[in-house]
Amino acid sequence: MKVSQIELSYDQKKNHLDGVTTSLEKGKITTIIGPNGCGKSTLLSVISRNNAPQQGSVTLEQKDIMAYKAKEFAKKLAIVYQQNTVPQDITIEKLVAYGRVPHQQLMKKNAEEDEEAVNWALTATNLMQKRTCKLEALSGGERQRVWIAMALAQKSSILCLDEPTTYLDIFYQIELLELVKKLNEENSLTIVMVLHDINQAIKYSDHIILMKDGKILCEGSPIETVTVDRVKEVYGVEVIIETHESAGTYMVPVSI
Ligand SMILES: Nc1ncnc2c1ncn2[C@@H]1O[C@H](COP(=O)(O)OP(=O)(O)OP(=O)(O)O)[C@@H](O)[C@H]1O
Repeated sequence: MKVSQIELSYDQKKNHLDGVTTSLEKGKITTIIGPNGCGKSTLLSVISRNNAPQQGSVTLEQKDIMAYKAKEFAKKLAIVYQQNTVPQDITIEKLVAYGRVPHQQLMKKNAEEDEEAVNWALTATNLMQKRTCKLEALSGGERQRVWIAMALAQKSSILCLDEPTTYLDIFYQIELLELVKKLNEENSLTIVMVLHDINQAIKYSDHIILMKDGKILCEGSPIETVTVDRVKEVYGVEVIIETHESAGTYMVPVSI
C-alpha cells in the first residue's frame, strides 16, 4: 500500500495530516505512534477509506483505494476501531458472521464458505467455546477479540487496528498483541495498528511510523525509530533505552 502526499484538514484552517507519504509493506506489522492529537487515527482512517483526504492518494495493488467498489475494498482491508457500539444481546457467532457481508450477494449465498470463515475466525481468536454467548457476558479482552474475529471473517489480507489494547489490563493487552503477531506470522496478515505503549510498539512491530503534528517525523525499524532524542523531541519525556538479553529493547521514562 502506498500513501502519497496526503493532506487532510477537518476545519480548513490547520492541516491535520500534512504531506504524509509512506508505504506499508505486505506481510509486516507496522505501528503508528506519536502523542495525542498528532493524527494517528486520522491516518488510519484515510488508509481504510473512512476519510477522504483533500490532497494526495492511497494505492493498493497499484489501484487508487477510492476506485475500489465498497465490497471489493472490504475483501482487501478490515478495520477494528477502538470503540464499537452494537446491541449487547447479540450472540458472538452472529456478530462475527457480519464480517461475511462483503462476500455475500443478494441472490446467491455461499453458506458453506461463510460458515468456514466464521469458524476459522472464532478458532483463531479462541472464541469457539463462547460462540453462543451474548456480548454482554464477555470480558473486555474477550470483546476485543470478538471485534478482531469479525474483521477476520472478512478474510481480508490487511488488518487495521486503532488502539486495540486501550481499556485492557496488561494480561489482555499481551494476549491481544500475541494474537496479532500469530495472525501475522501464520496467516501472512499485513497489520497496520496505532499503539500508545511505546514498549509494545518496539516489541511487536517490524516497522514503526513516528508522527508529530500531522507529519511523519521518521520511520523505520523499532530501534532505528525510537531513540532517546526523538522521544524527548516528540513527547517531551526524558527516557532511558536499554537492551536486555531476554526482554529485548525497552524504554523507561525518567522525567518530563
Ligand atoms: N472528526 C473530527 N473533526 C474535527 N477534528 C478532528 C476530528 N477527528 C480528529 N480531529 C482532530 O484532528 C487531530 C488529530 O486527531 P487524531 O484522532 O487523528 O489524533 P491521534 O493521534 O489519533 O490522537 P489520540 O492519540 O489522542 O487518539 C486532533 O487535533 C483532533 O482534535
